[in-house]
Amino acid sequence: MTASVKTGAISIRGVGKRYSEDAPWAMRGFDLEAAPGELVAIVGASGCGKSTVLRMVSGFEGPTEGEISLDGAPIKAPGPDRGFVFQDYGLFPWLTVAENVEFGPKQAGLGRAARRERVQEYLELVGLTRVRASYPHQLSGGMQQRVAIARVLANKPTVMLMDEPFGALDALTREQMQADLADIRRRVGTTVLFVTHSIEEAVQLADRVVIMTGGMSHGVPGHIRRIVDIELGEERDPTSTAFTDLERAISEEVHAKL
Ligand SMILES: Nc1ncnc2c1ncn2[C@@H]1O[C@H](COP(=O)(O)OP(=O)(O)OP(=O)(O)O)[C@@H](O)[C@H]1O
Repeated sequence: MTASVKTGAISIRGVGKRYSEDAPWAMRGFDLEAAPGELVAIVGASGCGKSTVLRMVSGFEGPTEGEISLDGAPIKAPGPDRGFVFQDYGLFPWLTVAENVEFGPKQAGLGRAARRERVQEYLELVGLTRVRASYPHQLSGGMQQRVAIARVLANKPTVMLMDEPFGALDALTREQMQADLADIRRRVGTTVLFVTHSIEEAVQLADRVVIMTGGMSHGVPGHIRRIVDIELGEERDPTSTAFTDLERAISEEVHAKL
């Protein structure tokens, strides 16, 4: 496993979504180019269309207008090159940890020996080899989310889509998961689109933060207000002035009037 992956370039151009013909635009005019290996966080008030963007990149929803492509190929449907991590983990409760991680590679037709190796590799990556025979309900929330991440990465996706993945975890576990995700990302090199309600989390993890605003309840489609570069290096100290300044600036944009 190396960080030499050069695929995973996401291009979102002029994208808008309305959920039905007579519904107002949920979001519109969304433009974003994410480079291979980049982590882009999306923040913004409830209903501005953050999850809609992720679902369209996943292929579960199609855009009403505009184009989304991955490494130059238009996205038309879900595929194993894009993995989705949800807030509620989404594990199969009737399968063990190892079987959950093995699920995707098995679906893809990988042979038994290669599957075993793949499972070992990704359980090691998330530090869970010792609970491989446990069932999800026997694990803490943080551990379940690690399994979910391993399950997604075992398909070797070029893009990981994470929708408020640490939102259900307590503060300490959440901090640990953020550190682990930063580490995993350095080792795997997957492009990540990460939706969060926590501005601190966005500044902690992202290369760039997309600030969205608007939404149907505001009478205007959700849209990008600003994209902020986070140039804080790898080791980020949330108590540093540079960190808190960025956090404050983003928070002001999120809460500013339309
Ligand atoms: N399947 C759907 N059918 C109809 N409308 C939908 C559907 N999914 C989302 N919407 C609407 O689209 C708008 C954007 O929703 P979305 O979930 O993308 O926002 P969000 O920014 O992720 O919100 P939150 O932070 O609360 O999760 C909302 O007004 C929502 O009601």
